[in-house]
Amino acid sequence: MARRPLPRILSNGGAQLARSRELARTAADGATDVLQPLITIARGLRRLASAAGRRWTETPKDRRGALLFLVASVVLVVALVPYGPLLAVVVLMAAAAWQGRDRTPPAPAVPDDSRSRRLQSLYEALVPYFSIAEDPDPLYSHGGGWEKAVPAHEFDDDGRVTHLVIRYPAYFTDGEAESRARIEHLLATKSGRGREYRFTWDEEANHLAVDVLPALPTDIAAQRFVTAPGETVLGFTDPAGVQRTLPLTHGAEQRDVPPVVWRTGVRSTEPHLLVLGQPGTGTSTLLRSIALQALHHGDLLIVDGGGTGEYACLVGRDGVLAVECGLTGALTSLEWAAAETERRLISVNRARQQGLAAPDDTRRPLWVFLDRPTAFTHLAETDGRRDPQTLLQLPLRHGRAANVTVVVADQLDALDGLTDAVRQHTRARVVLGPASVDELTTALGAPPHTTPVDQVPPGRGYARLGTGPVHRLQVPATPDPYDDATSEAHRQAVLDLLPPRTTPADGEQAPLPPEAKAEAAAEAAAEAKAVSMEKRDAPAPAPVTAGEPDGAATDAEPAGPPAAEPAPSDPVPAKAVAAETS
Ligand SMILES: Nc1ncnc2c1ncn2[C@@H]1O[C@H](COP(=O)(O)OP(=O)(O)OP(=O)(O)O)[C@@H](O)[C@H]1O
Repeated sequence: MARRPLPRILSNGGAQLARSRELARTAADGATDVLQPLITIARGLRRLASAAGRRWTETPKDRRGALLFLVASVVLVVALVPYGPLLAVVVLMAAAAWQGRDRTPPAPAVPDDSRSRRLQSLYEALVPYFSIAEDPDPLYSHGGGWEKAVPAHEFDDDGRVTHLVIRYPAYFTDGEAESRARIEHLLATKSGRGREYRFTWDEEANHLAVDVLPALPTDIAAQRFVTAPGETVLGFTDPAGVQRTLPLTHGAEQRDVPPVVWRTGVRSTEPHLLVLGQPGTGTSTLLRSIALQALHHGDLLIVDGGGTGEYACLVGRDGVLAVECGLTGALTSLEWAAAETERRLISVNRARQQGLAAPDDTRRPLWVFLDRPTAFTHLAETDGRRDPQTLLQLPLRHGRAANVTVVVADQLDALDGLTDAVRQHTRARVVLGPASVDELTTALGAPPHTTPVDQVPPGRGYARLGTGPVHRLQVPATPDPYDDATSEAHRQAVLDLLPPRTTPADGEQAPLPPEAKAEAAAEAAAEAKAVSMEKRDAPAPAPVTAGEPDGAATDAEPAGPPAAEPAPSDPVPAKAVAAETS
């Protein structure tokens, strides 16, 4: 039997059907576009009506009469007002259009399968670390699915991971630092380099949370921080790390930022600070920032081994006892600081033994800043002179009781060149700039819970106070105002914080207004008397009395210049000596 051809619709019907479907879809899309406003208004009216209905059912029965009366009055007023009904319709349509707008969230920028692929590759990478051959029901196995192992995940708009929760088997050695470090390194690499991640290990639940940390603000300029006496802001950190925030001025706006606050003085458990960093990472800037804050309540002595004049803006300022860049000046000033610490200590102990409060002349904080002391160590060695660091022993050991705070900054690789006393007594630590996990662990005494990155802005690093947690840190921009590369706003911010200059660098008296001259003359006479008194009562290394803190008797440094030392060419600043008696 001859075959009869199929009707046309059935022979090439597939193509025709597809074309008609396409046509119908285009027509429907066009109609939807044209009718979109009507659809929106209808949807809005429906939502308004259901809201009104809900309101009616929620209203208690005894109040419904009042509500009805209110609605009726509104309707009556609208009806009586000229153009009232028209206006009411316009308002109703506008409200319906607003209510009816499409509120479905926009589709994610990254398609789901690309996320899946990323998570699958992460999962595969973790298999060798989170599985053993003996496990009868492994959570991680080659070819397995990531869904059970990664119960929570978030991505940013670029499709990169921002948050992950990873489950791991109970036999994984999460208590061992090396095992953790291996996983953290792997996850940081697989989730995208160049970003900082925080890892939170929940050992009880066998969960690891991975979070990408946002960059810390680098635009905070030096300013007067709202802190109590004895508190110093080292910089700013993540909100999760600390419990308080500081109100800051940022141009015209105000904002609250979580600070890393270091407490000094008699109650401090970390009375001295060590700042380490590669060259150019902002260690001198941090010291300048601390010095500007210290000047509000105390006196300071600066010894700069870097010799680049980064503290020139502080020379002669009220409260700045000396800024020394040379070895001789450094030795003289630090000898004075050691003697002053001893004097304060003896004075405090005497008062305590008599049952009295600490004398006033021991209460004003004295700050000793040493920038790059190891530079002096080499210089002293070649000159056959004393290493200035050795003069820090007394201020470091007994500074807390005597209200003397020591801040030392040096390069990261110079840690071994610092004396034992410096390393033992500087329990507040800061590391700035790029550093490996090992370097950070050595300098801070604990590894950070985040992944250090190679590229960081100046002033970025980590801080740890005593045995506390390691915080990420960004130091406020406190540039040298005499540096040409400094922006005008930052320069002005630093200049605004500087106290008036009362003693010019050349040692001459600063010009005073006529009315202040008589007062200054009287002060000068008193100062001269103080200096002569000081010379008479020269702070001999007095034997330490019974109530002395530990080891003072053995650690006491000779206050006078060492025998091998040539007579210092720069005298101890008169103002510094006067501070002893003031
Ligand atoms: N917190 C910060 N915010 C903005 N810029 C900073 C910050 N800290 C440092 N800088 C800039 O980085 C540069 C180097 O800073 P600084 O001199 O303090 O570093 P350093 O570690 O002391 O270097 P060096 O050892 O060479 O003296 C300067 O130009 C400084 O203005």
